[in-house]
Amino acid sequence: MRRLLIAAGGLLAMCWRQSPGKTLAAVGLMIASGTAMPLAGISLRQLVNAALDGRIGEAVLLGVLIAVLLIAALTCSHFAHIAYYELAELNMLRYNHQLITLANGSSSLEAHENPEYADRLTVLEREVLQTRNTLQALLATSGLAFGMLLTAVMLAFLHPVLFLLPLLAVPPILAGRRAEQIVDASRGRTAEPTRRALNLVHLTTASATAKELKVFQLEDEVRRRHSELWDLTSGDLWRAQRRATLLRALSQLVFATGYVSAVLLVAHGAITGRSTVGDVVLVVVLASQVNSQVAQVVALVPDLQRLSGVDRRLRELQDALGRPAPAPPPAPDAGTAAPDRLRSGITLRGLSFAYPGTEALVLRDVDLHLPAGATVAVVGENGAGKSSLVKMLCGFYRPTHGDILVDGTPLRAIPSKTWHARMSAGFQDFARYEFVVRQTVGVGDLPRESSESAVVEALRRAHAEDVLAPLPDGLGTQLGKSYSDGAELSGGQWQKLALGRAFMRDRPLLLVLDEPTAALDAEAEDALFKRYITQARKIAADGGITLLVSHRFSTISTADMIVVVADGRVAEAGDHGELIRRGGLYAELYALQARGYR
Ligand SMILES: Nc1ncnc2c1ncn2[C@@H]1O[C@H](COP(=O)(O)OP(=O)(O)OP(=O)(O)O)[C@@H](O)[C@H]1O
Repeated sequence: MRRLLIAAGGLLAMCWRQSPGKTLAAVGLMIASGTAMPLAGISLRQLVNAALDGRIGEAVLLGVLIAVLLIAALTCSHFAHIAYYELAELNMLRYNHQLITLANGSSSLEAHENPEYADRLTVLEREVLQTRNTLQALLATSGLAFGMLLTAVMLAFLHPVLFLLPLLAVPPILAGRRAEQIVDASRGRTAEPTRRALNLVHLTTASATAKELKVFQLEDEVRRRHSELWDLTSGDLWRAQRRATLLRALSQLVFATGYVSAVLLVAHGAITGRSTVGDVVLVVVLASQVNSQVAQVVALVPDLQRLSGVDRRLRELQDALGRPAPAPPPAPDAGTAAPDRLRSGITLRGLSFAYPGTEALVLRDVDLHLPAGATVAVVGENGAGKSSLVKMLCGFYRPTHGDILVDGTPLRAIPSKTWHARMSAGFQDFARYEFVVRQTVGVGDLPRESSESAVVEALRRAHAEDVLAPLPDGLGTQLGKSYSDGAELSGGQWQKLALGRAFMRDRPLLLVLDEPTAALDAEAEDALFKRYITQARKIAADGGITLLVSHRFSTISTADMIVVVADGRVAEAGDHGELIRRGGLYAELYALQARGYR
């Protein structure tokens, strides 16, 4: 209950911030709508008594009053609807904004790579879509609460014991809440299989995966797995719904018994002369109103519960994101600015790392100095730890042990946002921003997002000018399948635009290119790397380091420094000549690939 009140208070405060006038109008009209019916009941009692006493004029006036009250009961909620509909739309936008902020609110990748977090986001995304109804439910409940209070006072006036009648409304409300908790728990339990089932649906609808599904003849298998997951989900939900319905029905039975007893009590009073006929009419009307008020509140409980569910999940996610990653305490000088230019370079000192929630170290005792101005290539077999190393250098995770020093300053002392503003990156799993081309590339340096010359220069550096040529509106072409006129690009073209984004910033201290050429052909990769080197030399003037992760040894042999990662450790580091002369792992792998190309 406390949680519901907090969530309701939060929602009303949100409405008030959107528009105090509309909030007042909506609340006022809903209260008028909730109290009009009990007032009509009281007027009906007076009318019956007046008519039976022969006071015809009074009875006619009361008839008019009843008509007005009935019209108010019918129309007030309609006018309230106009006011709160707009508020609900604005609230929706705000919830979505909060969701976006939550999904992107942390500089760390921990939450994104955590399946439990993904499950909670899935439930939230689904529930936020229904929060339009929650405002209506909250306002309707407020109106009903006033109506029920008035009804209770009137019933107590007829016979003190009847004051208890609205109390019989409590079991259905409690049962309604419990029933919704049962269903909510089932939704939580089935979030993971639901997400997996939706992923399977996505697999079958995405054109990229459709090709594989056909070639590997996976369609039936995907259907089978989808049905399996769906059976699991719907079975659990169905059982929860059945228990919830039973609880609701039993609680309604308790109320029905009370209603019949109340009418019999007042009817007996009228027969024995203690009550009037108007009283009997009033108890019939009021008691049936209590029934309908309770039924309405019970019907509104799921929406109210959803409101508190959304509020709770948003808070939990906020807490989860606000919790610092398990790491050594921040250095006393936390908040240090990134250096304007690198003089010495970036040093990894005794660095070990295990992903949060896991024990296994994926990087172990890494001691490495990346000299300022160097082009550094990182090579190694699948799963060696290259991408993990990149994530550490990007500041997405903190080392479990050891440190990363940027010109001697611990990276953890530099706020992530400050560090991210001074680096740039192109990843293998790059984002496909479905904007116009200028923005898709330009967001790599937001202040220069709309600068055509900056975007053209970035595309040139990325050797991606050819992507523009076939596009109907050049830089102004809308990209993506979400738009009817959106141009769809090939995987390699999207990757070239992602590379263009990486080259937008002029003076990054660190430019990370994590397998950025995976989707490109060998010729494009070769030409690209030559440009990387030119670009790297420019960055080098400011001491900037270019770090390139690649599997293709031909691409990286001209790098100033090659780091070979094996099983989470740095197996070797040096330039191509040195490493070949040493005859170690690099020489072995290089010879292996060179034979493959021959
Ligand atoms: N988010 C994660 N949570 C837990 N373990 C992870 C996570 N990401 C990677 N790992 C593990 O860390 C180890 C190193 O993975 P990493 O992605 O760094 O290797 P890699 O050298 O980049 O591999 P590849 O060449 O295949 O991209 C692997 O054992 C992998 O399973």
